[in-house]
Amino acid sequence: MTTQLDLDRLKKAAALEAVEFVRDGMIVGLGTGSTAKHMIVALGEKVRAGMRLRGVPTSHETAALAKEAGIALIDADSRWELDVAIDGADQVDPGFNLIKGGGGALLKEKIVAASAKQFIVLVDYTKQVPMLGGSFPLPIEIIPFGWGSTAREIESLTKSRVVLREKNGAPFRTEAGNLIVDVHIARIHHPKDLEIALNQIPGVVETGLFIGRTSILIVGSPHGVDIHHAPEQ
Ligand SMILES: O=C[C@H](O)[C@H](O)[C@H](O)COP(=O)(O)O
Repeated sequence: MTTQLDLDRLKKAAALEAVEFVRDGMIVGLGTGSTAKHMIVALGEKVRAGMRLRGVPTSHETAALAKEAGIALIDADSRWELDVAIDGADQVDPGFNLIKGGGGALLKEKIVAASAKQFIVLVDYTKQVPMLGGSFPLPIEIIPFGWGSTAREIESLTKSRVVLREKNGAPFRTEAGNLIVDVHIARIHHPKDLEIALNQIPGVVETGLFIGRTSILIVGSPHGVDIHHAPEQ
């Protein structure tokens, strides 16, 4: 049986491989979550060893971790061009497509991934699935105004249960002040089409589907760390 502690070791092993892709002088998009945390700590070690890096954080939590690690941060409002973004994921399919947003950071994460020349994704092997959906609901960030109607539209499009995410008994708010609904879709057969269709619904800000964005997938598993390069999109 693989325990949480074992999984954390695998996430760390994947993170250590990921930072080897970072070179002196790079601007790095810093993901959010328990896997990204290991990557930030490892980058901090590189900075202490003399590497010059600047980071763009995808959440307040990541910004705090990066500062603690000694990574200089770029002003969130400036016009950046990232060399690489490194982040975790909640699910990954054989086509390198992802579900993200388990921690509610998907909007900034997608903006950062989209502006990076390379997007490196880190997972432990349990996140690999033959098809997206099922074991992990799809998070969608929506505007609070009229959220019930937006949720109904999502429900009718996906024919799936839509649940408003809560935290401490109140609706969860993203850093942009929006809400998250988690959509329990059994099998996402056509993730790209679904992403496009969801983005047509008024009130949808962004979905946790990351389609065709992954450049490199790094998987930590009990037999070692595997590095997969995605085909050019
Ligand atoms: O909103 C959160 C992010 O998309 C995370 O990258 C994702 O949930 C994976 O997190 P973890 O590495 O903690 O499993």
